[in-house]
Amino acid sequence: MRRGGDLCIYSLKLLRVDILNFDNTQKETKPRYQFSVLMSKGMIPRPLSLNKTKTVVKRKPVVSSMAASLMMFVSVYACLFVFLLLTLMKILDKFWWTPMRIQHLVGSQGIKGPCYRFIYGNTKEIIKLRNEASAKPILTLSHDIFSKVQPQVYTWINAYDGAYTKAEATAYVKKLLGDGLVTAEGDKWAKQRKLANYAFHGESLKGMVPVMISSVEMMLERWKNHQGKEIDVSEEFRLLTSEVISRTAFGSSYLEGKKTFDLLLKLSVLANRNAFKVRLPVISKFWKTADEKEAEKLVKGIWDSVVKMTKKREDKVLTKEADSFGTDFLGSLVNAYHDTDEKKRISIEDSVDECKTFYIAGQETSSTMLGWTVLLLAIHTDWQEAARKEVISLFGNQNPHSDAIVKLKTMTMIIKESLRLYPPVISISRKVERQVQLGKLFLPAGMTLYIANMALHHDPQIWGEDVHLFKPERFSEGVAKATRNNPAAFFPFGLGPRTCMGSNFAITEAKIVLSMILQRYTFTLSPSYIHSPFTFVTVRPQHGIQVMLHRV
Ligand code: HEM
Repeated sequence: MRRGGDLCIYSLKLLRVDILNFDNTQKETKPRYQFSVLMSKGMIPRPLSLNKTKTVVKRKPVVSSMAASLMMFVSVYACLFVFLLLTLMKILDKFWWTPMRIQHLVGSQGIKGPCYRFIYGNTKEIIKLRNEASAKPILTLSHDIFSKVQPQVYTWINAYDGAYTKAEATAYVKKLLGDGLVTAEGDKWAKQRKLANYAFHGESLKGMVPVMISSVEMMLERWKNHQGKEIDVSEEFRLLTSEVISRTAFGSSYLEGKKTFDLLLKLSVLANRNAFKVRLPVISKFWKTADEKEAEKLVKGIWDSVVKMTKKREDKVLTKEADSFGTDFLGSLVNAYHDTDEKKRISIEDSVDECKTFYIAGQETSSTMLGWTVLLLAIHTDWQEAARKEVISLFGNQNPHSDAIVKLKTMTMIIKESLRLYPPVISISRKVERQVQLGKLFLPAGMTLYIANMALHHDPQIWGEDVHLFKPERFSEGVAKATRNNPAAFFPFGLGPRTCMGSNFAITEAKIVLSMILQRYTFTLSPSYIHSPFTFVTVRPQHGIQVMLHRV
């Protein structure tokens, strides 16, 4: 299913019109003028052919050669003029005509939003609001973070009741994720989704539990030095989730994959920095900024290290060290790359893009979810105690085992409430591929729909006046009850066919990590913690999450 189509299932309330992020790049037409046409139509004289068998009286065609030069001169300038004219038209189309048309169309249907400004759209305002928000930490430990994390969306919802902008998938995001599962479409998406499904669900996921446990043991070994002291859990969880995804998906350790992680991190810094910068079409192809040049180098570095990792796996089979490419995610990718069936085969580019996607998606989101959950439990020690009791009653002091992980009911409620208040992915966007009617709304092709799940997770009309309070009991009778049967009110992992590929993986990992911490430690929030959630790929704690560790 095309991404645009998925949205029909959402209620109108979810749909926010994003005038800024119309995307007409896919519809770009190729330049139609061609030099060869001029030639074939006789506008540029062909050179005289010299027939050696006949006696030809050669005359210097002084006048005609001057005319030819003149014609050539005029033709070149005409082409240049046409090229510049087309470029100008393209720029005007992208930065003036299409946004104004979309703004007029949606405005005439009663959807209001911030005015579109030529070239910049609303980016200047976004940058200003974001800078202001990130400069000020929240002085109390309030979970009312929506206005802090997405100040522009918050301001505009209040000002225009429903008009939005969104962070479009920029060229940098493409560089970061390639054409992997998150961004791919159509048949390619279906093929990649099947491969990943096999590697991350059912028995494969069960098989990952011991690896997750031993990675947590490694982390807890480090924590022994912090007993009775402060520890920044966000940094710890970054290392832990990197280790877990490296070992479960790629059969290597964090240290082996460190170079790839470091390069991806640098690239995400550039992606974040350039998220709201405007680049002119055509011109941006010839003139690259320092960040773009740097990003290209990073992409090359990531390519080299991922290909090296893939080759290592292939070599093991070639040197008979192993008899198959393996059953983990990397193994499935290498198998698919070597598949004799052309329909199932994937290219090396696809394989690299998938690795990049899973390195990022598998680590970043899980890490922030764990951080926010520990913060909430550090403040709400009653819930921390309830979760600990449940863990001890199920596992005692033994490591968690996969069959009982699903029985952690209190912990499930805690994780859901943490995902409601601090959803790592704060919005989902879809492009309207072709003109559609949605309820009474008429949505033009090229428009981007921005579904702000964080806005919904923090909406008092859905959750009640206590919306900003940490109350895991909301989920005691499941999501349907908590949302009063509104499936589109809570979707931290997305909805529909493009729902998160790794949700089971992430929840299993979180339950193991939290159980093993709770078995050993109680924790309270450190006085040095500064409450400042901000967006950097996911919703991150700007200054880390420092807690005080005490042995149980
Ligand atoms: C708390 C953790 C996570 C959260 C909150 C989360 C959230 C999401 C959301 C909201 C989407 C839907 C995006 C859309 O509809 O455009 C998504 C898609 C995806 N997620 Fe996650 N994710 C998490 C963990 C993971 C993990 C651990 C992995 C990999 C092991 C992963 C891999 C993916 C992939 C590959 C997609 C794209 C699926 C597709 O388009 O078919 N995610 N995730």
